[in-house]
Amino acid sequence: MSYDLSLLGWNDLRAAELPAGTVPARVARVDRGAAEVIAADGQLQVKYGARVRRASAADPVALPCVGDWVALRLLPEGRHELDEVLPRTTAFIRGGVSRDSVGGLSGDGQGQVLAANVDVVFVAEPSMHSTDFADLGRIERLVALAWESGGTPVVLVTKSDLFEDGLDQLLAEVRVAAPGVDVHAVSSLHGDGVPLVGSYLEGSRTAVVLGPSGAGKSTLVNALAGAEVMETQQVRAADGRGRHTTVHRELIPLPGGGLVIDTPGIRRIGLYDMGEGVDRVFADIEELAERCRFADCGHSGEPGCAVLAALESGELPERRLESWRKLQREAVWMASRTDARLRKEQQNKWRIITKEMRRSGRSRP
Ligand SMILES: Nc1nc2c(ncn2[C@@H]2O[C@H](COP(=O)(O)OP(=O)(O)OP(=O)(O)O)[C@@H](O)[C@H]2O)c(=O)[nH]1
Ligand SMILES: [Zn+2]
Repeated sequence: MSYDLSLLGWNDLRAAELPAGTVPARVARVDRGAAEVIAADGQLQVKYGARVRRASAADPVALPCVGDWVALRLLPEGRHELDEVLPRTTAFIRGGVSRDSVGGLSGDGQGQVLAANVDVVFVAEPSMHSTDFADLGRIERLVALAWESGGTPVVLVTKSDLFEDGLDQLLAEVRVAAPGVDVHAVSSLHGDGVPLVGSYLEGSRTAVVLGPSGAGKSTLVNALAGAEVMETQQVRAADGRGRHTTVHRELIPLPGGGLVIDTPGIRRIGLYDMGEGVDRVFADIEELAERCRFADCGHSGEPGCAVLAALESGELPERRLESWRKLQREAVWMASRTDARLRKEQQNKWRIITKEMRRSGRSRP
């Protein structure tokens, strides 16, 4: 059984990070002290080597997680072990607020990586949720979380078939809530917008779907896969002879190309891991704030406040200002809980991304 790893997202940038004498693999699932990985030779259950054990004892964010690219080393007795986690381009890190830990993650008050190397973050918000309309505040939070991960958010207003009139109006409001982010209406039931969603995964990109329970995440993934993939996913063998095999359902290859990561941790991802992402979601308010007379303006009645002026003129919806205030408070609270190690991992992540961007820029003709 052989796999074409490029279908799982392996590329030259990652290959350049691979230590000599090791083979690459992608983590499909983690268990205590071991991971299920997909290597060119097939699926393997591999134990963590000493280096990984040492690093993760010092800092749990060093633990392998679903989506990670890792280096396997062949031991003399013929087994492979997981020798190193390759630098992550993106990561969803939970800051340790987890009394009810899920997916094998322990809530020990330290950072945990829920998924790594996710390129596209679909934020699914139903156009109607029982009797409520789409929740713009929730979209803002999840978009902030997406930016924070390093991935690219795309907002999907799901169950668009529930809307007869006013869908365009709703999409316009969502676009204001998520500036600079693509926004699409999707109906998995009718198939509307599903191929468009799939097109974001071209080039073997990896996605997650965030959103509240009942947003239609599973239905969308099944629609993308065109079948019962949630149970049996198939990756065509590299030899092109069409041999298929099952990949664990936490890392789901889609027949049209690309992958979706779906784990309990990602499904339940909270709305507390935010920081710099907030600034991007509220770029319009940040811009207004720069025009306030006082640099430390609190936008609560100070003279020359551009934010309140925009509120007055109707340019800035009041709901949006309230959302921003709320998220700012939470981000500050979260930052106070985030320990120095986590911050270091974040810095490291951005350093890696910057490095890769520089490198890919240089290699362009
Ligand atoms: N009308 C309509 N209903 C949909 C659509 N997509 C999903 N549903 C229904 O919405 C309900 C929830 O869909 P799921 O796909 O299970 O939602 P989920 O986001 O995966 O929910 P959790 O598993 O709880 O996180 C199901 O009854 C679906 O049949 C859609 O496009 N239109
Ligand atoms: Zn102000």
